[in-house]
Amino acid sequence: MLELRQITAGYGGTAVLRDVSLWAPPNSVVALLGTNGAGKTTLLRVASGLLEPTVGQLLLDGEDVTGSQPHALARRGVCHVPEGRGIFPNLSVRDNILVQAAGGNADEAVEKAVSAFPILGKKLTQSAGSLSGGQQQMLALCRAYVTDPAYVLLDEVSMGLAPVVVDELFEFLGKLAAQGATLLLVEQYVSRALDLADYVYLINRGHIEFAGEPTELDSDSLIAQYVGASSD
Ligand SMILES: Nc1ncnc2c1ncn2[C@@H]1O[C@H](COP(=O)(O)OP(=O)(O)OP(=O)(O)O)[C@@H](O)[C@H]1O
Repeated sequence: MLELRQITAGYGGTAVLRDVSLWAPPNSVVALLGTNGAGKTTLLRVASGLLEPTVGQLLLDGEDVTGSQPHALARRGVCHVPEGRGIFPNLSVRDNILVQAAGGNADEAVEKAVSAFPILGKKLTQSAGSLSGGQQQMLALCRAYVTDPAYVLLDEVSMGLAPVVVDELFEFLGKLAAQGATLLLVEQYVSRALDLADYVYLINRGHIEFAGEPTELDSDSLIAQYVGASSD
């Protein structure tokens, strides 16, 4: 279980999140939806240790890990796939996978990545920067696969991609969830996120305004009010 307990966090003395609590139970998919600037990315940064909260606690399997460094949380199974992909454009696809595998078995990591996204197998020696946007996102998502993390934090992985690519990415996320990973998903494609989610949180101006199961949402009006984004 990953838990944020009454978190206040922000930048340079300005609070972006105020008294935010969120639970991501084992083997669940949690969707976090909200308007631009609501604090979704900030919440993921707190959950992966990139941003220390000024108030509140981050708990992992019941243990208080507030203030732990991102690499320490990564070792404990927290994998953050940031907005903007976080790959190394000048390294080859293969080397990007090896960096993601971080000391694990190299051949096995490449094999796993290629089994998830076969197209990457044809591009292993190319620089990551020469891939299409969708392929770069696939490469970024390999991190959530090759290291077998317990918790995967996903920040708008479908941003700017063609619907057919988004389908493929969501299929991958479904498989990841089926294998037992817990997903915390920030996503602009509301209905796709809700299809996958066990729980949904709506965040508005740094406050959680709804937490529950997707079926409890009065979807269209509520989503339009809080998200106002594409509902594909
Ligand atoms: N590094 C930073 N320094 C200062 N302010 C920041 C920083 N990052 C984000 N903010 C501010 O914090 C607020 C919340 O931003 P955040 O990126 O968490 O929102 P979001 O819900 O992810 O929005 P978006 O959908 O636009 O990515 C915004 O007002 C933003 O301007």
